Amino acid sequence: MNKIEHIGIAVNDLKTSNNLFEKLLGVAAYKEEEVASEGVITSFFKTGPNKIELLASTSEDGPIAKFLAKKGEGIHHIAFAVDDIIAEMARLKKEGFILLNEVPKKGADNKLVAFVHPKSSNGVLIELCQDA
Ligand SMILES: CC[C@@H](C(=O)O)C(=O)SCCNC(=O)CCNC(=O)[C@H](O)C(C)(C)COP(=O)(O)OP(=O)(O)OC[C@H]1O[C@@H](n2cnc3c(N)ncnc32)[C@H](O)[C@@H]1OP(=O)(O)O
Ligand SMILES: [Co+2]
Repeated sequence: MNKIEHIGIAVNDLKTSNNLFEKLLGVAAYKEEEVASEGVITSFFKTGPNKIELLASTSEDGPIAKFLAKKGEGIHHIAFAVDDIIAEMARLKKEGFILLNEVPKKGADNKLVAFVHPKSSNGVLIELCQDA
């Protein structure tokens, strides 16, 4: 795995949190994107070499809606950049991690993504990201 590609933060309201993170980081979001297949609308901030993804829910029973209902706003996942997502998924599966996808799926910001179940990674949801 390469660097941390982004940290995903679940928020109740994207507009409110965009304003908050703009004040916090001193930069505006560079992009908003809806990913209907995940039931989310996202915004992205760049700060130095780092990237923050804010995620609000667009569906009542999607992963972000469920997370917010159980845990409230906060860090939802850590995403790592990988060069070869298929190879990395196979490696992690062999190491005993539980993959949440059989095949990579389309993420936001021009990425192919796959997820590792938090139950198999010390309670942290891990996302793999490859440039699409
Ligand atoms: C925008 C696209 C993309 C990108 O390009 O960056 C994204 O980031 S999309 C992000 C949203 N999509 C996902 O999260 C997809 C992967 N997630 C899932 O498949 C599910 O959310 C899940 C992790 C399998 C959990 O689903 P489910 O089992 O249906 O939910 P429960 O609410 O019943 O939770 C079970 C269990 O897991 C704990 N949990 C859930 N989410 C997280 C999390 N993000 N981090 C840590 N733990 C999490 C939850 O608390 C439950 O624990 P227990 O209560 O102890 O059983
Ligand atoms: Co993400």
